[in-house]
Amino acid sequence: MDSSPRSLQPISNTINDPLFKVFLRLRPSSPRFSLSETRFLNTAPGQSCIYVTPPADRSRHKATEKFAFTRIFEETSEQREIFEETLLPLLEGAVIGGQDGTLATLGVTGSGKTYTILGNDRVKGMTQMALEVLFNAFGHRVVDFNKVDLQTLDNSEALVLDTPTFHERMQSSLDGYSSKRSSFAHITTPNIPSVSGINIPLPDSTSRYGILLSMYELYNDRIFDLLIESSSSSSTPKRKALIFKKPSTISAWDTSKEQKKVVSGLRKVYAASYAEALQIIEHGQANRTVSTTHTNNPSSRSHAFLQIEIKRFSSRNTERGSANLCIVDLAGSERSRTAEAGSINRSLMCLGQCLQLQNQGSDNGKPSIVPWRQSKLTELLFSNSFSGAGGGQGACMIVTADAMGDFSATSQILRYSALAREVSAPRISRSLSVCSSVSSCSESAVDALAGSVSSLAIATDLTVPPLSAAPEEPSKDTIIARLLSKLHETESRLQLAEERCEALENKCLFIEQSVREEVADDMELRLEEVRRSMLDRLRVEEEWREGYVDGKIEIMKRGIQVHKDAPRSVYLRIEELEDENERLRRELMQLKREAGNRSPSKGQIPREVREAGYRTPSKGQVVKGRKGSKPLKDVLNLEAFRALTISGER
Ligand SMILES: Nc1ncnc2c1ncn2[C@@H]1O[C@H](COP(=O)(O)OP(=O)(O)OP(=O)(O)O)[C@@H](O)[C@H]1O
Repeated sequence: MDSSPRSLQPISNTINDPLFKVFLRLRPSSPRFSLSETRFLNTAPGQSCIYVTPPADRSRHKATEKFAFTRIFEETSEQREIFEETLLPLLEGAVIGGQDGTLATLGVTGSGKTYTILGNDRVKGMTQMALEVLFNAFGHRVVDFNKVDLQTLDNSEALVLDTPTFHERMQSSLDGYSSKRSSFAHITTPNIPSVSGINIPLPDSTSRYGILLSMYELYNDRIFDLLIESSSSSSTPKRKALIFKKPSTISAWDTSKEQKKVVSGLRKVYAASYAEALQIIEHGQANRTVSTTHTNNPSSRSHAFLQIEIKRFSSRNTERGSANLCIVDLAGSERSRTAEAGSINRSLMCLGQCLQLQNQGSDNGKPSIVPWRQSKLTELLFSNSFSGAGGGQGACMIVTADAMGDFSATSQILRYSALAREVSAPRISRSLSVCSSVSSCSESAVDALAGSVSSLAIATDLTVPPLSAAPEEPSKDTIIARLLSKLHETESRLQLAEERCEALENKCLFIEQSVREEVADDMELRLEEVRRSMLDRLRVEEEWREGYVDGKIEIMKRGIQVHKDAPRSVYLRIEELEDENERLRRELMQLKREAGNRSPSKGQIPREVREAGYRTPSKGQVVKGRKGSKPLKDVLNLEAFRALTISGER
């Protein structure tokens, strides 16, 4: 989740000069999209306002409302008329004045947003018309991008490609999404009538122009590049979300203090011709997240942004300036409880709050505080239009609606997008109208009515003064009128509370979804960490085991070698030595036996020993001489000496 601090940012505006010009476009009703039995949107000739009349089954609770817009395009309006009124002035501001601009479509699912922006196989959308007009205006003064030093181009945080390189990269993925492409094949269809007769005068006679296109979508509050390889196959890796941030470098001609934020890491493709531009857009559109809603298939389930960057170059191909046109196809709101719909509704609700605030003058005359940083959608939309280099010339919102579509969803969108709103005389519910039509209404009926209004007021925190507190006794009609107006007020509050409740539910769904995603991501990360550490341990253990086994084998090998390689001479020598050893042992035993037999006893000590002063030892004693006797070995020969000492030792 985005953790950047959200702040309230004042944007100068007044009710007469709104940030967004808001146009209403009614689409022709068709049985496929009609959810209401009767038409609930009606225009008055020559007026730029629309009346919303609740269908019969809901009229008990709702009043007729009147909404004002910059202009209303009725069902019969053509794409070109809408283009000339909305996008063309923005194009002129960009080419002539170097100003940024935004055009967005807003509406219930199936109300005609994508049709307005991209048309169909018979008519062009705003996008194709804008590109055609631009390329017609530039003519032969379209810059050759091969001669432009891309390094000096003001495209911080972006990856700039030319169309052939882009196609080369995309070629590998073309097969993967050919089925998706076919839904948008009309974008590049050549035989759709062109917009002739519109000419934007270029400001000088020497400048050259280049057009860079980029496309991204905001899906579940995350930004994804659409000019990437197809995402249709099941083996496609996870898409990388991009960040909306301040660029690290400041463009040379940006004199504003507040540098405009950019979507970092976006692919920007240089289109040398109208045909190339359409191919790029078709590719991006095929990558957009779509699915089926209860009224539309395919339905856009993300907010799609197309950025047309108009770059101005000197005759020596040095960049001189840049203006950014942003065409936004917002996802349609829908009454669904899926997390995806929750996320869409939540972002649209934030947009609605901002639009409402832009149209409300503040009490103290200061500009309204528009909380446009509270959601990513409003931040992208508002900062694209009103801050940064070149300033902004404003923005257009085309609200699309079906006069026989979903009443609740449509009236909700009109309520927050309209420039002004007026509630006409309240509709009186059947039970009350019976009461008010009876002039001789009884006291008890009035009391009952007062009671029901009071209880409603308590439920919705509305204060109703007690009837008896009035200084003068009002007439029954006055009381009834007053009570009815209170009742109406209470009903409006109830309706508001219901809407808020629904918005909160959507918010909860969105939070739940975000938390789930975060937890899942975290879990995935942890599992991956555990898996890696287990693998590392296994590897270490395996290495250790291998070393251990190798060592063992080495030792065994060595043992086997000694055994195997010992020369025969060694065995013979061992045998010889063992024989020698045995012989000596036997000899020793023999000698010992002999010496034992000749154990010295009285009279057996040789004479010379006795003469030398030695006395006869008792059995088992050593022959000992007197003091000063010659050593025995000097007296006896060796053999006699040995026999004597050995027997003496025993
Ligand atoms: N003014 C119109 N004239 C003719 N056909 C229209 C008009 N508006 C919409 N349609 C048709 O209605 C269908 C639904 O329109 P589209 O896809 O533009 O709705 P959407 O508002 O973009 O819906 P979602 O939000 O679900 O994407 C399409 O087949 C489109 O061609």
